[in-house]
Amino acid sequence: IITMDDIVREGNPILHQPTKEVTLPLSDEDKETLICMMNFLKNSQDPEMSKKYKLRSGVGLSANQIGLNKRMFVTYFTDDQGKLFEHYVINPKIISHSVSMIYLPPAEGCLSVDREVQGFTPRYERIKIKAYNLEGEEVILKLKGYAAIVFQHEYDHLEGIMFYDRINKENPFQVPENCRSLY
Ligand SMILES: O=C(O)C[C@@H](Cc1ccccc1)[C@H](O)SCc1ccccc1
Ligand code: NI
Repeated sequence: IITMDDIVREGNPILHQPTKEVTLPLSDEDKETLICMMNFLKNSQDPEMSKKYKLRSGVGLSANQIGLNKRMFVTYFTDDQGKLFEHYVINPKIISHSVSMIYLPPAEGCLSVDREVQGFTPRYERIKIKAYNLEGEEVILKLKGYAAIVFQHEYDHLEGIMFYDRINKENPFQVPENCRSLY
């Protein structure tokens, strides 16, 4: 199973460079990898498993976070409307987004970052993503609010961007005029 030992930490070049598109249809190996990544998220949110394997809770995981140069990530979380976002996201592309932006207070975190980074990470409030699922079918996802934040955090990983790269260097708690808190 995937444990924290398998999670690559910041500083490793694979986290700071763009990942390569995955060949479709998915090989059995890539499918198995994605299923293992999804099981990590589920285990990390399970009281027994997270305790047993000392897992940090995660709602998303990108392939380069486990050292694979592949343009794919998984998400597993429920939003405040109770909607489950269990998604295998392969070769994603953000095809449109709102002008309005939001940030997650007090700050984002990352399984690949073993330190607290203070400051706000501005994200688009709404995004439309085109991607492929485990079966190789094209899917269009329309996301807003917290779900949009999670998907942009993972999407950035595939681009080699960390959440702190987007924090204002001069004033970490300053955000653009069109950006407001999620809550
Ligand atoms: O490192 C990752 O990519 C997983 C992150 C994703 C994430 C971070 C900040 C904001 C949205 C998504 C982990 O899920 S961070 C830990 C966490 C756990 C539960 C809820 C929010 C963040
Ligand atoms: Ni992260």
